[in-house]
Amino acid sequence: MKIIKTENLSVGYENKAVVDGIEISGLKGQVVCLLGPNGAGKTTILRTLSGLLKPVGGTVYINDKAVDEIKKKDLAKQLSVVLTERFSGGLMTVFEVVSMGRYPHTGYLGRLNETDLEKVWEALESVNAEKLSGRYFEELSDGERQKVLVARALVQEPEIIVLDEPTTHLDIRHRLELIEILKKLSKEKNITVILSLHEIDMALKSCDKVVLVKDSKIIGYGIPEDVVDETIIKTLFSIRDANFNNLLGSIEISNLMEPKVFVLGGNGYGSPVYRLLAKYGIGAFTGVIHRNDVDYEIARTMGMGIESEEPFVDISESTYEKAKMNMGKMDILVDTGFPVGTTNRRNIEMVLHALEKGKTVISMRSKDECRRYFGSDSERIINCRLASNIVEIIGKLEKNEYLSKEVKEKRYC
Ligand SMILES: Nc1ncnc2c1ncn2[C@@H]1O[C@H](COP(=O)(O)OP(=O)(O)OP(=O)(O)O)[C@@H](O)[C@H]1O
Repeated sequence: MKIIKTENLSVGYENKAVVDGIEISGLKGQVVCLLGPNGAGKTTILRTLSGLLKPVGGTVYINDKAVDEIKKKDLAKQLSVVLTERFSGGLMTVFEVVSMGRYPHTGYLGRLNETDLEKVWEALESVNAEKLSGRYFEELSDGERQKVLVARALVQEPEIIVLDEPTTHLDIRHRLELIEILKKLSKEKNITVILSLHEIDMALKSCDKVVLVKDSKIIGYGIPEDVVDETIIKTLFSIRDANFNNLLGSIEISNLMEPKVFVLGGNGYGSPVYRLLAKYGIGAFTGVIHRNDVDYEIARTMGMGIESEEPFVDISESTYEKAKMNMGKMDILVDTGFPVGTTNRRNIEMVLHALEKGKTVISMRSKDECRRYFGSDSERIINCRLASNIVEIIGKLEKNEYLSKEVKEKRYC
């Protein structure tokens, strides 16, 4: 059953629409998340859904009744709101703040009976905040406050909870905890949660439905796995320099600079190096990467040049030749220390080929491992255990600074 739905809803201020044509709904127990850039209108939509703002046009229905026809006290029993405006708890304790949420059941001056008190404890327990009950609300951290405000919303025993950017100011542990709490409430208590978030990955991984708000309209709506791809996320946030990887849920900084370094990656060993080089503005090309490798996904998202191979098969002669040709255009090769197996053995040959061609080879393997793979040629390799040193070495090479054997061994091994 659609517990909340909108019909041709238009939201805004003083009769001027900020977003229009809104047709969304929430079923019992669903988590619905609004995503969009700053100023897109997420708060305005949430306030209108909550009956705090009159629609500019159209209607919000809660349990098939138009919100503006529902009496305030009845609405408070169906829907509670946690907004971003800072709630001032004065000199109230956490228990008193949460108790305030019982007002639709007791009246503002009503006394709490035993059932009400039980509900307050239950709400505090649901958000793992029983221990905070005696503390002053104003003394709490942002993460603790947010949980208490969710408990206050919960004690209303609503069917719907609306939250505007509830994870703002929270560290990663508290973000995850809050999202877990909201998901648990939706599944165990059948509450419909409607919220806005700025963390795209969190929204995609934890919400049942997303509403993508941009340029005064809803540009995408539905189950995240069906609706969201890299193109729509880029459109939504007008991302140019950074790219979003839908599979990994990660934001990557583009590296579109002229490649100077050939990176031998694989099995995720290339990715930290790709990111490092992008951060310091050093163009890079990578290969040979199997197309089911995480390094392939990251390099592709960063817009880097890649020589790649079909998943699970040995690197073919023709792919290897193309990679060699690309490597030949660069002065430096970085061996990231990727695990060597039967299918990617040719990447080891690439190191020897680079040395043969007089390229500078930086390897992240230990000296022993280099000796094992490259024999006496390993003497000509600069060993470097820390990724961060790669940038320093490249900088020195570019300035034609001589790297003495002593310096190399002391600094980079
Ligand atoms: N009280 C108001 N009166 C007039 N315009 C307002 C009011 N509040 C917000 N706006 C405008 O409405 C538009 C949408 O704002 P809203 O706060 O809903 O966006 P948002 O998507 O929640 O943004 P953010 O992610 O930055 O919180 C903005 O252009 C904003 O300036």
